[in-house]
Amino acid sequence: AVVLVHGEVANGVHLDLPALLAFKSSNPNATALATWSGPNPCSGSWFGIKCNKGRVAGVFLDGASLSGAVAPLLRLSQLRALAVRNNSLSGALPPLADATSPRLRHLLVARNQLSGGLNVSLGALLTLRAERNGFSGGLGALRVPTVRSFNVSGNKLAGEISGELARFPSSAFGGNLALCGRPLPRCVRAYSALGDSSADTNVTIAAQSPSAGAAPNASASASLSNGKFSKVSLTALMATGIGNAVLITVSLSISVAMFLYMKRKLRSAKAPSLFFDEEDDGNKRRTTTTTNRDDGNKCPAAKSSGGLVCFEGGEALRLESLLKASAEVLGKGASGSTYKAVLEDGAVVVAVKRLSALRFPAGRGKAFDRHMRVVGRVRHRNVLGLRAYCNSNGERLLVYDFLPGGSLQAALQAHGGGVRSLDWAARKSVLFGAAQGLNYIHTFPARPALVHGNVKPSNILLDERGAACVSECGVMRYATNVQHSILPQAAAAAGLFLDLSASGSTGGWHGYAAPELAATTRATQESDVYGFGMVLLEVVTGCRKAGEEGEEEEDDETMGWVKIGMLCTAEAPEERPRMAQVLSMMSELM
Ligand SMILES: Nc1ncnc2c1ncn2[C@@H]1O[C@H](COP(=O)(O)OP(=O)(O)OP(=O)(O)O)[C@@H](O)[C@H]1O
Repeated sequence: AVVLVHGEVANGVHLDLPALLAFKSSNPNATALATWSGPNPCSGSWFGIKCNKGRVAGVFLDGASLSGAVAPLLRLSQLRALAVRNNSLSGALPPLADATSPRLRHLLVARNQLSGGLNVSLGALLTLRAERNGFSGGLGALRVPTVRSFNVSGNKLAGEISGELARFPSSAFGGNLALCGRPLPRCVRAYSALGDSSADTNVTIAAQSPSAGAAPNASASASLSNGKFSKVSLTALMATGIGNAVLITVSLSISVAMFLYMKRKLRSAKAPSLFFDEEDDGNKRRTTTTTNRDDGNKCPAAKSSGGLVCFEGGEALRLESLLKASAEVLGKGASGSTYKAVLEDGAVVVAVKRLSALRFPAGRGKAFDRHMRVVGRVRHRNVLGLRAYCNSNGERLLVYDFLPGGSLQAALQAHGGGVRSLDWAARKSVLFGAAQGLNYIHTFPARPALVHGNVKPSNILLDERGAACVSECGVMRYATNVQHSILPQAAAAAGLFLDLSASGSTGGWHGYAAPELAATTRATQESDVYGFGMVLLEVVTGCRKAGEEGEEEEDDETMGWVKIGMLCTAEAPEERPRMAQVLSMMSELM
């Protein structure tokens, strides 16, 4: 039954429905919007939609193959966060002001094809990411005094950078048609070269700089339209420009050389190659791990029952009893189904993951065993311990502790899209615990280094005390070679972990894969950090702190968390922090 609370409805229609349907109709082919149906966008089943108090507060559609106009989404009057990066959205960004978008705090429209002017005047905006679009005009209509994360690089903007925007680094403005002024090279006033002080003829000219990124004479052609130049003044201008260009080119060359040197040094310090390729590349190189490779003990019954390999805490498990146990389906994911199995008259309860949806190419059986023997040694309070696994006759089972607290996914979807079942302190603690677990996985002494490969809310489980436990370490990492065959085609192409099979019971949003995974199937520690950043943003910006009314206070406190989320979800993998750095940033906010 559909339940709409009175305050969210006008004339029987949810207040946010018209804007969302207008957006959907301008994207008729977007598979990511397939779940956008029904009268209540806050039912929990609309992909990428997060609600607060029954109204749409967040739209998260990064890399979702969208191509229509973004404007309808900005008609959502209670919107706090809009993330539609990495699509092909076109058209103009409508003028945004405190009166029309009073709650908007995070606007992420980078890497689209948006055009027109940047007319944004929002007194409380915290994030404005508009890089790599086709925005034009000046920055004069941009009034965002509280913005902390800002980037308008790679557009067609021109004119002087002034006021509070000058506090951002040059990388936030680079690659535009003709921007100038701090932090970019200073602007040259046409009137001073012309000796004409009339205000009407004051024309700002960007000094030539690599960061302007346009053709050498683009700034002049963009700005000098009054045709009053004398030969002398043009020479003076060119001299200034050339002087600046030489200076900037020299300093840029030094920076590039240093960057390349540091990058090479860092590369050489990294692990040599990836685990599973080592078997497949024909050289049969032996993968090194730090401890005895044979430490996955055969369970006592394994010999007769076909091969259950047990690890610490799973020594008593028997394959026969597992197969005979009463089982309850916990859910079905992209890699297979998970069951709760009750053994020995209720004395032992485990979760068994059956990797039925994964197809491994022939010859990878041993690699799977080696990998699981490494994963089976990972023991940390925030990582779900693998107690045993079975790999025989084409059947692959993973046996874990059963955690009674459910998943973060379930908590996120409680009460129509909020995280109200977890108070603010609990949310912080879940995020911190998950970060500790991931950091442990990333620093676990194994070569090559371990990668989780599938960080998302349904893989962050809660124990009986509500502590976070990262589950399924390394399973999808192993299977990413067949990622496209196990994910719905369109979602895989868009780089989304859109688990449609589970959406009926638990809602469609399961976190995001990093953008680079759209082009490669190989998960990395950097893509884990991206996944964690998306989870963090989801938890922090999903709704306000339970029990608190003051939005301004919330903004102050959540701002630091959002900033960490932004860092983790940087487009370029090499710009993302390591989990250890994420942890240390988080610990300052705990
Ligand atoms: N050890 C466990 N204890 C309790 N619940 C679990 C356990 N492992 C998984 N679950 C729950 O079972 C459900 C299904 O999990 P499963 O891992 O099969 O799917 P998934 O995480 O959505 O997808 P994927 O296959 O991509 O990992 C999820 O809701 C998850 O929270």
